[in-house]
Amino acid sequence: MFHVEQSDISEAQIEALLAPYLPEIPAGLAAKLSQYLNLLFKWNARTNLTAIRDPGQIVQRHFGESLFAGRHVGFETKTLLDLGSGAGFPGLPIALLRPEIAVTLAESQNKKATFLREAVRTLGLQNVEVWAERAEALPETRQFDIVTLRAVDHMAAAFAAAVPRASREILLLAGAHPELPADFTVEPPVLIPGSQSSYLIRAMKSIPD
Ligand SMILES: C[S@@+](CC[C@H](N)C(=O)[O-])C[C@H]1O[C@@H](n2cnc3c(N)ncnc32)[C@H](O)[C@@H]1O
Repeated sequence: MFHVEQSDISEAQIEALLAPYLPEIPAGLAAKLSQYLNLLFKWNARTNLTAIRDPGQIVQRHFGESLFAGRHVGFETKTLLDLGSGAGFPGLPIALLRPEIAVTLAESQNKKATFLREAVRTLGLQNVEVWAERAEALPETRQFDIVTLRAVDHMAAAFAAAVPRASREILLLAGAHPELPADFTVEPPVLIPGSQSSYLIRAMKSIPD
């Protein structure tokens, strides 16, 4: 565990902390995550983006869990909606890991959406769109291969909002999954590294013949 007060955590430390979540870190990813961490620290000083203050914990809990989810995103995935993205988890680390995926971050709180836009600009991400309203307000025609959900309040309501948007899968980071519509099946949950009770849960939509 690193006990530092600033975000002056090295890229080598970031890589070491991420090893349980993503054993092979692509070149350049730690540098981008370091930029992201610095921005989170700067903004967290004046607005509450994350309750976690320790940089090592941010790397493990926020970046690590998001990248662990990213490892389970299928290679055929072209579009992904992160519903209730907050400070960008898991959508932004997934967008850094998989730049070929068009990622939409839906976040209805204005200050968090403003942070997300700034993060996208700072990180030079061309593949990310910020939707600064409720996900339910997206045009009805907008569908995504995968919808991710993590730590969203009122999970059942968020899940209900995710269902009509997901053309292939809903990927949850949670303790359990809400009741599923009949056309979804759940793969065996995978315990998230370092957690006793949080799982990565993939709810797959049946594709009609
Ligand atoms: C507790 S935060 C968690 C954020 C992030 N997913 C994480 O894991 O750190 C939940 C966020 O979801 C947002 N939210 C909840 N329901 C939403 C919806 N239907 N559309 C857009 N944003 C939503 C809230 O504004 C809040 O910022």
